[in-house]
Amino acid sequence: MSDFSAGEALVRFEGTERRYGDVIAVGGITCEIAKGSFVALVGSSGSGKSTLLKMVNTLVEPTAGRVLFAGDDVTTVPQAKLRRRVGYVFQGIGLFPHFTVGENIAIGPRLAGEALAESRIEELLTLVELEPDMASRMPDELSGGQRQRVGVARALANDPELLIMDEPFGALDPITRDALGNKVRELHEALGLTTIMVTHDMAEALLLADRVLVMDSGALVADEAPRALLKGEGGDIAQGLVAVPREQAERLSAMEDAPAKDGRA
Ligand SMILES: Nc1ncnc2c1ncn2[C@@H]1O[C@H](COP(=O)(O)OP(=O)(O)OP(=O)(O)O)[C@@H](O)[C@H]1O
Repeated sequence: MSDFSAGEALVRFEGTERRYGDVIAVGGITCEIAKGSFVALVGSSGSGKSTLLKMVNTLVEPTAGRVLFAGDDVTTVPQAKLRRRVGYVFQGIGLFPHFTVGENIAIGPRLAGEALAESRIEELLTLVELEPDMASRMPDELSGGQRQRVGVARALANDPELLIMDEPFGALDPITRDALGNKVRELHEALGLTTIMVTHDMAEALLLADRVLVMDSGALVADEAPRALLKGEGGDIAQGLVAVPREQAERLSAMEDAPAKDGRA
């Protein structure tokens, strides 16, 4: 595995484990997420990605080991403080349907007893490239891509240090998905964030992240930079995931070179 130990850790998993009865969703994982890094968490369905992510913001508590955020065990950090410092983009879209876009964006601060200024809501909408006047619309008046932009704006409302995203673009068409992925990477840089993104899509992980963690049956089986994965590092499971987009690219490239099947160019 590559050495990502350089740099100050913002998150540290220490023998972090989560069981559900006999099921080991996450088995004793130890690793550090450096401040400023963009980490993708990939693996097949049921490998434990969401569970690991949710232990960072205490939606799930470890059954053994712990998770440190900025040096503190997350289960001992006051909830309101943790919510402020960790922005969460839900799996799917997860907007409250009966709240306006603006109210959805302001929900985090509101739960902490703070009102978010109109100007801040507009600023957040602009940040994710939506029109400020969208604040008064209802979520069902937006496209899927626009809704997910609102989801990102909501996660950024408290000016967090860490952005955690659970398969944020899964429900989107490939073009919207690509644009939003690039936007999140741009915001990651511009706002000096540390980002952990769960994704099923290895191509997305390779293109957006600095580091790719691969999970299988609750274990961390690879921890590599995208370039190392593309060079064949990381072991069989990681390489099985890399093979999918690679073979697709090769097939597309072969189609370009082959004569058209119906004789047309
Ligand atoms: N609340 C729960 N109760 C019981 N078992 C659970 C619970 N949450 C997760 N699990 C189990 O833990 C394992 C890991 O689930 P998890 O959702 O973390 O996987 P994942 O890699 O995120 O999957 P997906 O990619 O499909 O979202 C699975 O076997 C799942 O059935």
